[in-house]
Amino acid sequence: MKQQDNYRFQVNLSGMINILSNHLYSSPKVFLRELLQNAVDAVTARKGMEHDYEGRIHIELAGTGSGATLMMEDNGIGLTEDDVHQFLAMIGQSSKRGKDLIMEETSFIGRFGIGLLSCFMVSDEIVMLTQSAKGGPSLEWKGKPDGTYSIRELETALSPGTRVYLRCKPGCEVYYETENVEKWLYDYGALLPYPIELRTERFEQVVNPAVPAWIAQPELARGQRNEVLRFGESLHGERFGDFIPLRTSSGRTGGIAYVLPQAVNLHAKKNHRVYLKHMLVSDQAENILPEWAFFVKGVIWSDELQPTASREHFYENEKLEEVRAELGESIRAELMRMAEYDPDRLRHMIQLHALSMKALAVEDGNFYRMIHRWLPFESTYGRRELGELIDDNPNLYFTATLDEYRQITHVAAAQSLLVVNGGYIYDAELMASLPAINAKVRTERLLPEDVSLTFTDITAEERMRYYELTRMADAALQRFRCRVQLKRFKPVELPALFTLSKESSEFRSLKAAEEASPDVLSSVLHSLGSSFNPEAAYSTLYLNLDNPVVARIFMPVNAGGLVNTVEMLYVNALMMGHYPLNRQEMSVLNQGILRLIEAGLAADAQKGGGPQ
Ligand SMILES: Nc1ncnc2c1ncn2[C@@H]1O[C@H](COP(=O)(O)OP(=O)(O)OP(=O)(O)O)[C@@H](O)[C@H]1O
Repeated sequence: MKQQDNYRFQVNLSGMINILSNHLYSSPKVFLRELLQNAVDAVTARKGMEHDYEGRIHIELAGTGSGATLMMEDNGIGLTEDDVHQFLAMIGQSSKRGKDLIMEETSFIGRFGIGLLSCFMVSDEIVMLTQSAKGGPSLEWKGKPDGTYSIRELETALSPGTRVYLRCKPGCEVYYETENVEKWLYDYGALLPYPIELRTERFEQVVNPAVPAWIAQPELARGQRNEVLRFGESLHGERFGDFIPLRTSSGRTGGIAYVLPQAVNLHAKKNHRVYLKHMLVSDQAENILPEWAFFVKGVIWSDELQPTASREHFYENEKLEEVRAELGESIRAELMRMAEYDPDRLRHMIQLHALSMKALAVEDGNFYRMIHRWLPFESTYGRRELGELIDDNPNLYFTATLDEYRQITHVAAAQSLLVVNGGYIYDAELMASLPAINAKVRTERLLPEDVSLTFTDITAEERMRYYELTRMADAALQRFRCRVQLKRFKPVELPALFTLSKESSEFRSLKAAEEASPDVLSSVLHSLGSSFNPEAAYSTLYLNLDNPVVARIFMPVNAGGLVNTVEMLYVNALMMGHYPLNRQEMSVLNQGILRLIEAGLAADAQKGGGPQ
């Protein structure tokens, strides 16, 4: 080829239609949304021409199973012959935007020029009868998924508007069933300001009730509590006990945030229902409210956000960011208002959704200051509200991890030392920043070593006396990488306390993973384990000489049983600290229990008893 040749891309129309109709949308049921949306846009367009005109949308279902048909009719703007060629026959062409400006704002919902194709998911033909409100003949357009279409003039003139006819494609019967169509029409159109009539062979009714005034003006919702809660239940399918009105300063986005009746996980899927220009865009919108607001389920409307082509999400753009921040501010402001005027309601909400409230408190010092006294924390005094803990002692100790808390908790509780568990998400951060929002409080992070230091050392004379036995106990725990130290501490009922440095904690986790892994991975983990500093990877078992059992095993006459008993104390201390036992430790526990059973049986037999 010598000279440069220019060619034009060829488009395989049936392939394109297949991709658009079958792979863009999450479910074929969206054909109903696309039809409804076109009808709404047609009504909006006609309203722009004739102000005293009333929009109307009518759906008819006939036949059953594979013989079912659906017809959607609107009395909107309709299409002229030119419109049909330009907008129906050209994929990607839409009458609802300027030349190419897909992101441009208009009063219409449609913009991409592909929505109608979704009907091919449920029908092998789209038939449209239309009469333009601008005049001209009434037309019939028939489109097929192979990319062909026909157009003809009708003999009888129709009144302005459009009818779309679909016939059930084999396998799509479910999309023509009355109950489903009725439910989806309600889902998509519950906030539409004009009636959607549904006629079947059995009934004719309006699917969407009149939209209550407090939807458009959410601040009025406070006075209509029961109605608002019932509305939330009919849309979300669950019962709520409380709600917060939402509105941005422009008034172009608003709605109701329903407070979930049960506590939710931080990572639970967010299912906000978002309506764009009165039509449902998504019932699973994730990004419309701030991350911390996971304790509510929203019913949110907007006329300013940009939907993606599948219409199931919004573009993550500056506008969405701004809207999200302002809706978050609505929730925050309502919570602040409650703190002042309705503290019992807020307290109830905090008890149910502490995690959400803590997430917001971490972000917002003022909010934290307002609500901190009601936030619950786990402590060595039990699960308490922060206010109670502060009243008890304004100098609060806290741990930064769960492991540290576990190591400290027995000793601290025994010494009546108040320690807050900072191991759960947000807690350590909140404890550290508490003095900044409440000047009366001082907080300090506590390490396991700090608590261990409150132990009483044994005397030099005792150290000499127990030197040999301590060495034996220490040797017995070598294989567990644990050192033994003899101390005196409270409570005397506690025979032993296990503590773990950061390194030994990591080493234990690595060993546990190694035990549970298949061979190849296990050898990798093993070599990783050998890179640990052997000194630092040791844990410590403190034995309490004030405890009667420990005092007895450290009597020279009992030296024979010392190794077994120390091993058992070690395993017992691990269990008290909620550490999972590895295979070796489990076997120590089993053998110890068997020895106890044997000893019990032997003692019975000696008493002259035993089975007859
Ligand atoms: N009921 C209707 N009344 C009048 N015109 C309609 C109707 N339905 C479709 N049209 C015309 O057909 C065009 C294509 O419709 P289609 O649903 O494919 O795309 P769209 O609504 O423009 O954009 P989107 O893909 O974002 O929905 C529309 O732009 C409109 O001009």
